[in-house]
Amino acid sequence: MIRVAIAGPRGKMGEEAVNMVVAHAEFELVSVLDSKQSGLDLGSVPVYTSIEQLLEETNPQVFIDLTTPELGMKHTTAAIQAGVRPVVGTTGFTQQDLTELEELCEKTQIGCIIAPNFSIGAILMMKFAEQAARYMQDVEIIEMHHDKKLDAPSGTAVKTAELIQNNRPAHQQGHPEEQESIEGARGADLEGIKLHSVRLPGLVAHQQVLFGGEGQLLTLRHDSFTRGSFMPGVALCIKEVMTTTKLIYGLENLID
Ligand SMILES: NC(=O)C1=CN([C@@H]2O[C@H](COP(=O)(O)OP(=O)(O)OC[C@H]3O[C@@H](n4cnc5c(N)ncnc54)[C@H](O)[C@@H]3O)[C@@H](O)[C@H]2O)C=CC1
Ligand SMILES: O=C(O)C1=N[C@H](C(=O)O)C[C@H](O)C1
Repeated sequence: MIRVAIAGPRGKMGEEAVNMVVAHAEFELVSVLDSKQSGLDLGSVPVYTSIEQLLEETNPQVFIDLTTPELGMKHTTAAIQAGVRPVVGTTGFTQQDLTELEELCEKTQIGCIIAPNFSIGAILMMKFAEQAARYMQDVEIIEMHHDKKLDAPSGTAVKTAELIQNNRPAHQQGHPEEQESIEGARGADLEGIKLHSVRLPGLVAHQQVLFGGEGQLLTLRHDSFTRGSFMPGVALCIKEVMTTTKLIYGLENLID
């Protein structure tokens, strides 16, 4: 049995993760971390508001973070420093955060997995986009999420753009003299790749990667309709993180 703690158990992802871990034959839920204790009844599973106390008193082997961009880095650092392996679904990590965590894992030899997207379909979309960029180098990403999402662009969109960059030399797209009459009209810009973020009630998590070429358009699209789509990936990461001593950024690194 792998002893698991979860941060963010009241949230949309956290609630789903609690149910998955409790139902899984190889995992034991030993504690949860939230901003308050009241109103959350998980039977004998204790609710903590201090990560330090949780790590010390309940001795988890894996710490799952599904909270907010501002808390993700703090929790992940604290877990590694306490010798506990983080599995992080929280998005909004900066390049500097990733570098710091890579160094911390190296120093402590404690493994950590940061997965901007846990769903297999989204990972395939990202891998296909990386491949397509070898042949079609003008690309824009449209990510669409529910209107409770805090970060933009999504972690998935950023990761997709990073993978595309492996095969696409940086260059500006669109007309060289184009101008925005309303700021932001052309979206965010990552080395010339445009990223557009849509936030609407009713949506869960969706993304289109559009590749344009002379007389043609290739569209790669993925939709998560429920948060159940992320749970097999979370379970995979809990098992994989037990055998790694470094930082793994992206589930595509665990799937051939
Ligand atoms: N990697 C992936 O596949 C996915 C990642 N996400 C990411 O997971 C994160 C959570 O997403 P949702 O569940 O939709 O958000 P949510 O807003 O529903 O849940 C956030 C949770 O964090 C908790 N929280 C707030 N302050 C806290 C504190 N001080 N200590 C501990 N917990 C605290 C809240 O009570 C809540 O339970 C986001 O960063 C989102 O981008 C979401 C879906 C899939
Ligand atoms: O906040 C969400 O909901 C999601 N966040 C992740 C992201 O930022 O990419 C993963 C998925 O898109 C759902």
